[in-house]
Amino acid sequence: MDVLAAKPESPYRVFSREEWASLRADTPLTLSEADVARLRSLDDPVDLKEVEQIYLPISRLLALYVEATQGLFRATRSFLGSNGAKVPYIIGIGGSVAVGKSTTSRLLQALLHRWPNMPKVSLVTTDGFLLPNAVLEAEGLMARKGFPESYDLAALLRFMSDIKAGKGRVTAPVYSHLTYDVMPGAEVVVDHPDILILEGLNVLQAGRPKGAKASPFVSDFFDFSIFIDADEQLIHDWYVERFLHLRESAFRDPQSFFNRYASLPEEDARKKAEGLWAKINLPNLRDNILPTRQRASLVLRKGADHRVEEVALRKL
Ligand SMILES: Nc1ncnc2c1ncn2[C@@H]1O[C@H](COP(=O)(O)OP(=O)(O)O)[C@@H](O)[C@H]1O
Ligand SMILES: CC(C)(COP(=O)(O)O)[C@@H](O)C(=O)NCCC(=O)O
Repeated sequence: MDVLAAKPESPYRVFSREEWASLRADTPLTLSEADVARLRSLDDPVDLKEVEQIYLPISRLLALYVEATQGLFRATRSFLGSNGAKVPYIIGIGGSVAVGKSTTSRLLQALLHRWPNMPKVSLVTTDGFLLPNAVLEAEGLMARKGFPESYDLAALLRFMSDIKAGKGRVTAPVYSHLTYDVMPGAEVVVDHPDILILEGLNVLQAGRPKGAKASPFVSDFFDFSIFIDADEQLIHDWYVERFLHLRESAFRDPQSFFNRYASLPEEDARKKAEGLWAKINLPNLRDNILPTRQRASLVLRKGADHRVEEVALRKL
């Protein structure tokens, strides 16, 4: 895995798919083929075999890490002689547009919730923290959606800090892929989860809110992070194919921001998707997303068909 390669000085240990699969040990399979079909996104062919070979070892690793973190938390409380509020374990999931973050997040949410102690696992996506289209338009940022400057980073940091402080009923705004905008008044409530998964392009970025001289990074709140990786050309193909499939489904809804493309001939729609990829998503991948890969605790490298072919786990 190029920069994460198995050099002695690398902070990562790199596993082939087969080596990683053997680390499942005796972790039980708690999802059915029907569960996986329900949890996967459009065009993501993930199946039970992928869950067994890739996701169950992750679930086993996370069970050990969560247990160890809770032990540390208990030690601090006993040292201080205090009864602090329950603090959720926070997992960040990052990677390019169209790499499959949503499927991974939903599968992990379901698997972790099926641990014997049935933890409450909440999932929040960072798109809710995008600035509304009206603001993006006013600031000339409509072609920068997904770039660091298109988010209300201060609000995202407040959200993370409230969660980590153990507050109950913390809310996050909600984004609609249908209208391509933040939904006015809509919110998701996060109420004392045991585990929170935060998913988004930008979760590992070391940015500060505009004008702030000092501030934590979003990733400072993470106990564990996963970066989903694949060759640029593969992600490009997944993005364009998904756009063409959405044209036959979601874009047909008259409310869809992309409704105007539903009636375009396939070749024109393909050109539109290629244009969005080249103008927005590829530069964002190269300039802002890929450089954060080496900050992740775990990197899942996908090959064709979305199969994870290599896994890198941070040793240090
Ligand atoms: N224009 C769109 N209309 C409807 N759904 C969309 C659209 N674009 C993306 N999606 C869906 O939104 C989710 C997030 O997509 P994306 O941000 O590209 O991340 P990823 O593919 O890594 O999960 C996916 O489930 C995808 O199918
Ligand atoms: C909404 C997104 C920025 C993803 O946001 P995230 O949840 O990763 O923060 C992305 O899916 C998107 O719509 N990008 C804009 C360019 C495009 O239409 O492909």
